Amino acid sequence: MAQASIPVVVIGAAGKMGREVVKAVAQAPDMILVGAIDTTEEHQDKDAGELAGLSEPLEVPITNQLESMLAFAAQEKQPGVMIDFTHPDSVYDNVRSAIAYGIRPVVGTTGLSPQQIQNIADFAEKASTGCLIIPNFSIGMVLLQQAAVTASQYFDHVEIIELHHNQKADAPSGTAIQTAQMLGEMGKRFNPAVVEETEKIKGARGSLADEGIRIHSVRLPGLIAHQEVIFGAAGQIYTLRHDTSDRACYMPGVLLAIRKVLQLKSLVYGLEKIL
Ligand SMILES: NC(=O)C1=CN([C@@H]2O[C@H](COP(=O)(O)OP(=O)(O)OC[C@H]3O[C@@H](n4cnc5c(N)ncnc54)[C@H](OP(=O)(O)O)[C@@H]3O)[C@@H](O)[C@H]2O)C=CC1
Ligand SMILES: O=C(O)C1=N[C@H](C(=O)O)C[C@H](O)C1
Repeated sequence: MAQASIPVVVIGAAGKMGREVVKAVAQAPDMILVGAIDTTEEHQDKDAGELAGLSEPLEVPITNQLESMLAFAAQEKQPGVMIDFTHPDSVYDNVRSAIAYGIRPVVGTTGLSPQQIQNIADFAEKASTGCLIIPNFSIGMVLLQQAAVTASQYFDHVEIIELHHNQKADAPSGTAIQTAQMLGEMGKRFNPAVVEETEKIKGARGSLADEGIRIHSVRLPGLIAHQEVIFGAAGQIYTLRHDTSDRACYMPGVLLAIRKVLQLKSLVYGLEKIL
């Protein structure tokens, strides 16, 4: 018997990531786009598929009516999924609304605070609803992070440089924060001081994550998303680097997350947990 399609609502559907997701969902044989939400005024009522560059319309208009779209998706026979690529200021409320309607959130938007993530975990647990928060959907980044965790057993000194396009709202990137957390999970404190440092210009040494790891954020037009993790020891440097050249690199991870979130009953954080 043919498997019924997963109803998907994309929020941030007119944005850089949202348009890619609309295309990927439209082309996935087991999914159907039921809603395309975005607040951009100029894109209201445009067809989400045409806006994403598909040759045929999907007959799904862009709208800013999240609540009514979630209510609509909740009436589908199959459990629905909401995928969020919006803005750090709006993602928390969007996720709360989705869970309230029994729609499973898959969150790509970065910039949630630790307290907000904990609250979302509590809501999801209480509602027995699957939820995924994935700071980075690319397989290359998962591999980089795994290599970094391995290297961190042997190096005591490490710094992270993340480089992004200059339309990015949050810094440091969600991926850099997650990478530092992963390195810190062994309970090791990195970068023991060698001299007393003075910053002649505030911020010169980057931001200091809990684990003692410095994160440096570069924002320039021409970049998409890039990260280096640089380990240093006497007489050697070990550099791990990931570069994205097209946002299509995130789509296999996004489609996997949409399928996997339906099997969950609580919050799971990170693509590596569902591979
Ligand atoms: N996890 C991952 O692998 C990745 C995560 N990201 C993250 O995804 C997020 C989005 O990135 P990107 O696509 O580049 O950003 P864009 O600014 O290109 O797109 C965001 C879109 O969301 C819309 N939007 C903002 N707030 C709302 C809201 N409350 N309801 C509906 N729509 C809204 C914006 O509209 P408006 O014009 O009105 O602001 C805009 O069209 C960022 O946090 C980024 O860091 C990006 C790439 C990969
Ligand atoms: O804003 C982006 O573009 C990206 N954001 C995510 C992050 O903050 O880590 C993921 C990726 O780096 C692209």
